[in-house]
Amino acid sequence: MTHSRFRYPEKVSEISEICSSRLNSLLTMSQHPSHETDPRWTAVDNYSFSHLRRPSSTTLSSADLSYALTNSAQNGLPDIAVSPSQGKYLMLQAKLVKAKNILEVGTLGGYSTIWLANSSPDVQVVSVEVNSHHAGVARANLSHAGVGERVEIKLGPGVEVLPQLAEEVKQGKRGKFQMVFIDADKENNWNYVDVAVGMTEQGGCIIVDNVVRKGLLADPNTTDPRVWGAKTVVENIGKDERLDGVVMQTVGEKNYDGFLIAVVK
Ligand SMILES: C[S@@+](CC[C@H](N)C(=O)[O-])C[C@H]1O[C@@H](n2cnc3c(N)ncnc32)[C@H](O)[C@@H]1O
Repeated sequence: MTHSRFRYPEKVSEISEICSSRLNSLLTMSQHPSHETDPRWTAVDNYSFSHLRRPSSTTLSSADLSYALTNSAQNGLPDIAVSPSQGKYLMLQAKLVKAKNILEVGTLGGYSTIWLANSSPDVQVVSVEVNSHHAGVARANLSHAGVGERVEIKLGPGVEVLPQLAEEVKQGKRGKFQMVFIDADKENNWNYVDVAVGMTEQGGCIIVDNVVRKGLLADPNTTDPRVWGAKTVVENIGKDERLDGVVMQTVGEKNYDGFLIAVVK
């Protein structure tokens, strides 16, 4: 007698048939991006973020965060900042590693920077940005949020700025970082991680954003250089004895994506 409509497969061949039919339906879905948005993702973000927000526990006000996004949009910056929940995740992660120095690559309008700078009252953030217009808007947003004095924006391409920072750390002119957030040109993800490891404290973490890219991370035939940037960073971290990493897939108001987090051993 069966109590449910579910029937366990009886043979191995049946299991593999089911797996391959599931895989085919998933591949079909991934060819139709319309299947990949779901209003529940944004609803859950809105529900959980609003319930878990306790303004009294942080100096960070909703008004400062909204100002940063509105001012960025009014100044023509693209709408590609992290979501509020992702920003709060970054802030909590910085608290977990007790970050005193944080490195960010990719400032845009400083939205994620504002979250990071609010992880503790004395944290210092260095944020690297190649676009001078973005950097200017970010400076205004950061000072509006009251964290301008604790954030240093380094203007220039990450591949040039990071080795300079690494040299300063080596010479003792700058302290090591406890947390690094990489969110810029995806093609250089691995180059950034490779240099960042040397200037991150043991036990510190490196987070690389947008590595899942609607599942294309697992597609061997993709020609998108941003996906190859994600693949390279995942594969190289897997081979690197200095790091231990994992990819977390996410859905939410920023669609289906995910980040890689690696701990420096
Ligand atoms: C996704 S946005 C950063 C979003 C920001 N982290 C946030 O969540 O608020 C990427 C930023 O990286 C910058 N960028 C692109 N290429 C860069 C490079 N080679 N070096 C430094 N920054 C770069 C872009 O100008 C853009 O402002």
